[in-house]
Amino acid sequence: MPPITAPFPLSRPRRLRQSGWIRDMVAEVSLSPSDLIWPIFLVDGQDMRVPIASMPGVERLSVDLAVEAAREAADLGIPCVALFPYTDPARKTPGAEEAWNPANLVNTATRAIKAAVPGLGVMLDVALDPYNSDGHDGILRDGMVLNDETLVALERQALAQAEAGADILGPSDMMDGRIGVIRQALESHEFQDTMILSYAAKYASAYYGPFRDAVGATGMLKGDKKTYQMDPRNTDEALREVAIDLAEGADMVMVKPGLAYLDICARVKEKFGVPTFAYQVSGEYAMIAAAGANGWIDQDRVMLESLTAFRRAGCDGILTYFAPTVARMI
Ligand SMILES: NCC(=O)CCC(=O)O
Ligand SMILES: [Mg+2]
Repeated sequence: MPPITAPFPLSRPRRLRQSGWIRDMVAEVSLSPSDLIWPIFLVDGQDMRVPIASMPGVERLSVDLAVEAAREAADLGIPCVALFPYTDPARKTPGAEEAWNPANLVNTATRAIKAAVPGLGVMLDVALDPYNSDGHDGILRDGMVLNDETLVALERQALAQAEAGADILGPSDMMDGRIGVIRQALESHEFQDTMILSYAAKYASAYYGPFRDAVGATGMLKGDKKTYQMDPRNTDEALREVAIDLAEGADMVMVKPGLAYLDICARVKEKFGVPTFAYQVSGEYAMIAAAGANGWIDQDRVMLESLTAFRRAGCDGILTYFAPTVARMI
């Protein structure tokens, strides 16, 4: 039912737009630093900052500098960082064993950040793609990404990450059954408080291009990810995926990519009423940054507008590479 309004001229919607204070007072949503998760890319070494060509303004950081970034996040009121590794190609294998190395980049950085900034949340992705010489999120055999064999690897990876002190695990692989396997493993290893933010509705998207560049997976990927990530034509399927992940023990869910999937965000939030996040992915970042750098759009305003749109669609929070920039601004 539409809201009841008097006819013109009794009703003049413009009255409530006439100046900043009243616009602020009647605004339906707000954006605050506490709504943001900051994804940070890691690289081996000391005092290393490596720019990512397709993501201007984003750098891969060595662990010592990632700790500095974590301090900055806490100072800015950003509650959580998400860590992603650039894995040396020499350490990538078809079995992705580096994923559960207790001393891999993300686990090392998690320990360092939790020691230095204990009040900041750390989220780690559970998926094999940064460690897999085939570039896939699962184990590849004869051209097929194997579901149940991958679950065994994901369980190992998740336990190593929980052991390192990760607060939130983000299974981003889209294998069937992974949330249940991971939740059970956490329960039986005294990690009952480790949270799961499931990449529940993750689409097979071309918007991930620059991310693959950032984690060094660009040349590696054999084929595409359409046999496990979702088809962009589907909505009802996203609701089924979310329902399954919640039933298997996810605490929070994510829709990914972001802006092109706001309808999914809105339907998920409305139907399930659970903490719902969107990932404003690397391609979305790159488009805004590139057009901004060319002077074709006002980058700051588009950034704020796009993030506000996620809040309007019902998202409780957003993973965004703009997190520190926007937190400084608002
Ligand atoms: N699992 C994390 C991602 O795939 C990120 C994608 C992106 O930023 O493009
Ligand atoms: Mg699923």
